[in-house]
Amino acid sequence: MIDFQHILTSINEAASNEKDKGKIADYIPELAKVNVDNFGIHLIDIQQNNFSAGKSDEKFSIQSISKVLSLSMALGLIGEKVWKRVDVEPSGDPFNHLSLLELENGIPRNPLINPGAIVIADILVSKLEHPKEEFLSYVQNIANDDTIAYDLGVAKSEKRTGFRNFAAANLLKSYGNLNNDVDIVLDFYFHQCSLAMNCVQLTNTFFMFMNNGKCRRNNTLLTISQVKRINAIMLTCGFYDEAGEFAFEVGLPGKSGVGGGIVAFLPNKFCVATWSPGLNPKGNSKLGMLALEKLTTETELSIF
Ligand SMILES: NC(=O)CC[C@H](N)C(=O)O
Repeated sequence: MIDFQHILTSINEAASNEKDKGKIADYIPELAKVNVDNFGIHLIDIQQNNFSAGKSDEKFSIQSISKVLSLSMALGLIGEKVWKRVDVEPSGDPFNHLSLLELENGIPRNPLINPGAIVIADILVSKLEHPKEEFLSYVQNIANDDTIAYDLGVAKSEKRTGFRNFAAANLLKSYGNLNNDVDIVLDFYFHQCSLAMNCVQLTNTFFMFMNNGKCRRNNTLLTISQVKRINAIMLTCGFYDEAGEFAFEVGLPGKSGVGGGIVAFLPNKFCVATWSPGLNPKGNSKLGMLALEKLTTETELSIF
């Protein structure tokens, strides 16, 4: 029997002793206010046993992690038609890169980089009557937690400085791959990214990707085929141009965000979330990646 609690406690200790904790994302001014010393980790196993260390109950901005949830909702609404507007290949480029979009005629490489997520946001804005409210309820329902909310300060802050996202949305529009107004789609996208959760809530939300589409209450929210597709995209595209490195070091599907969160899971075994706001040069949490590498190395549990 693996002693998860012992491993998480030692990961937390190692993180607090680490001198170089990475650099906080400051292109969204509101994110720059967070203390770089924060570290939290939480793991839930398939039997719903919970293990925690550090600040696992402190909320942070999940940012790009939300892209998995908007993709799930869009797949539920329009099914395989999603893939007409966004591809499923790793980009090998930073999350906010634009040149590929131009080279590939406005079809984003995948739904987990910004241009892809903006297309997904456009789908949700088209299909939902009250997109922000309905997306939030969708997430609350998955997690079985109606305390999950948008951080309106973060959404507003990103709206003021999200110049590259405005550029991406305009480029998509010029290629005919954005049906709604740029401002309306980005307002939705910035709110979606501002979702605040702690590590416990993140593992509760991503439990269904680990558990064949069934959430913690055992309700089926995704089909087996949808889970296969989404998990494959997390493995190949979940860490921008560091997806290969994450698979190599950690060996789990997962997703990161510039708020410093990472969620990853071993299907049918466990789901784990880390939070450490300092990022490495590729925009992934520096200590979060180290923590997960330690977890899968010490437990000898990975998809490989
Ligand atoms: N990688 C991220 O977490 C990026 C999300 C952020 N909201 C952005 O669009 O730039």
